[in-house]
Amino acid sequence: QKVENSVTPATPVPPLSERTGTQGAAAPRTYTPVTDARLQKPEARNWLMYRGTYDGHGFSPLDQVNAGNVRELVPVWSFSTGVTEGHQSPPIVNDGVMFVTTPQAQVIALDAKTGEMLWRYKRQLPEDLTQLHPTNRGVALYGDKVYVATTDCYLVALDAKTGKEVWAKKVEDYQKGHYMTLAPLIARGKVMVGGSGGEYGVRGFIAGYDVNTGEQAWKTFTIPGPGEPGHDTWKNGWETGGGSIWLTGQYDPQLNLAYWGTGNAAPWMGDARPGDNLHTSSVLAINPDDGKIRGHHQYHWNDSWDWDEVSAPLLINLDRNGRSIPTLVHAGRDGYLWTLERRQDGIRFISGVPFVNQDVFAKLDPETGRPTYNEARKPRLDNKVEFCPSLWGGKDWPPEAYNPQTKLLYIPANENLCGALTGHRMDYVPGQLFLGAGLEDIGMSLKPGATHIGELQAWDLTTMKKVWSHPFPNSQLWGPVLTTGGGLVFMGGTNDRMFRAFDAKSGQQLWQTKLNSGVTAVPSTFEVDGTQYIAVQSGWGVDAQRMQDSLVAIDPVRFKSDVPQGGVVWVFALRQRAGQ
Ligand SMILES: O=C(O)c1cc(C(=O)O)c2c(n1)C(=O)C(=O)c1cc(C(=O)O)[nH]c1-2
Ligand SMILES: [Ca+2]
Repeated sequence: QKVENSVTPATPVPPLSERTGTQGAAAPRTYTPVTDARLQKPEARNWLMYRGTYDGHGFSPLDQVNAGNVRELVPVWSFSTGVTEGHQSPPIVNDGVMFVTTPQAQVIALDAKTGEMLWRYKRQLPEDLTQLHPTNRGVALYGDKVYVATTDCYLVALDAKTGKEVWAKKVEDYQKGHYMTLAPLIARGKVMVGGSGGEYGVRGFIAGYDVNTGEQAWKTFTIPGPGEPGHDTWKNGWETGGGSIWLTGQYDPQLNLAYWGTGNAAPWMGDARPGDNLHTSSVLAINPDDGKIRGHHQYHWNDSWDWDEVSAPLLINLDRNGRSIPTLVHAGRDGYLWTLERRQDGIRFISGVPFVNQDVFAKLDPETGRPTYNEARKPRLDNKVEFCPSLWGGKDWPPEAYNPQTKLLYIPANENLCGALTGHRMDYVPGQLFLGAGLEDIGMSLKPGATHIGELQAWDLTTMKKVWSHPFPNSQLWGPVLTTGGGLVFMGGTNDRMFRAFDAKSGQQLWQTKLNSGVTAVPSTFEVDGTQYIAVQSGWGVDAQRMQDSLVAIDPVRFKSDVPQGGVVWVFALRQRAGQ
């Protein structure tokens, strides 16, 4: 099916639902161009990229809203997106202009102070497109353009002032199971994206495009082909081995390396594809200039649990034995908190400790971090195998945050959940699910006596100890975390539709408010005309919803919440500043 990409301002205008186009394009207004220098050192008042800064901390130094006054936080404006399913993108803000995305990769530009809509870009999607993960995680900004990665696997550049499409480049073929959900990463003139499709047996990749022209500069497969280092970790199946990329990478400007996490191996049963299967469930160091892989670390080999390790590690400089070490810190879907050293010449293992109940790893090699498995807990063909944590892991995609003032890492974890998979042989058919395990056989169970599932954890990375945690007795936790210079941690993610603030030092809950829908989106904060705002989208869906269905099947009384859907952008400020 042909996709109509041009914007035709013809009259009468067909309903937007029937075409690709831009609605309500506001008269051109001032817009501050985004430069490399600004991306490397964003002003405190702005939130210019997915996690705010290249190091992925999810931290803002703004402190007008703080632990002493957060109880005075009230909604200033809200905006209904008119879309259901999983709203996950952060409100990205550049000098008073806010950009959010919705499922189906709509892009909405709003006046960040007043909530007035400036424009909305909507893409007509092919009718035969199925969406296993109906979501989109946000835009990237550069120059006077806004970039979005679409569900039908195009990279689209829009004019930031008008929302008009400047170019759209086909990244991959959606009919072969490729789709995109991540926010692009921009560094040194390249806009980088990866593709989803680990459950369809794609061969994962990252591709870099020229920010101005949209020409593809390079494409790097996460799974090495014949002759490339690591290819010998596959006996068969490398062409359909997964290792997709569906979360934004982090970037170290000093080393000029971007760090990307990679997804599960495909199909799910490891004994269907013997070998370590590089680079699935790994982190890759990639040079944005040429796309070359300069280092890798595989968290767990021969993945058999559907444990994507796509969350890109946070870049944190840690004091260890009186020495400052540049590290990568990653709370894994495999339930381990990993610390690695980032170097010009590669990635070195430092430590790995479980942050949830994990019964799969018997031990880690102290030098390399390579786990030895408890074989009874490794799913395989023609068997039902139980393991903890469940296939959704100790933490799925919602990003953790690091506060350089408290020096604590905040992890939105799921504890006490186990799962089971029943493996079977299957043939690869392009564009069809390639799991090798029946979706109906995904068993979920609660550890006997479990007092809670969701758990916001705070870790001291110097001692590698959990210093506080906040449990959620009746809910899972799918809440991306924001932390601020006001000594606060903001997070939603529970099935009671709450959005909450915690004291970053003590973990004490200081504020909460019930929204229209559950919150699985990345929160952000920004300042306009001297007022600090906290912003987040509500809009429950995707796997938070699927986990909810599984929990209700386990215990309909305890987990009875029916979480309504529907996307809304919420913006909060202190009561005394709300009218300004
Ligand atoms: O392997 C993949 O390509 C892929 C893609 C995505 C996605 O694009 O959102 C998810 C997953 N896997 C996945 O395993 C998973 O648990 C998941 C949860 C969600 C979500 O939005 O809640 N997406 C995805
Ligand atoms: Ca996956």
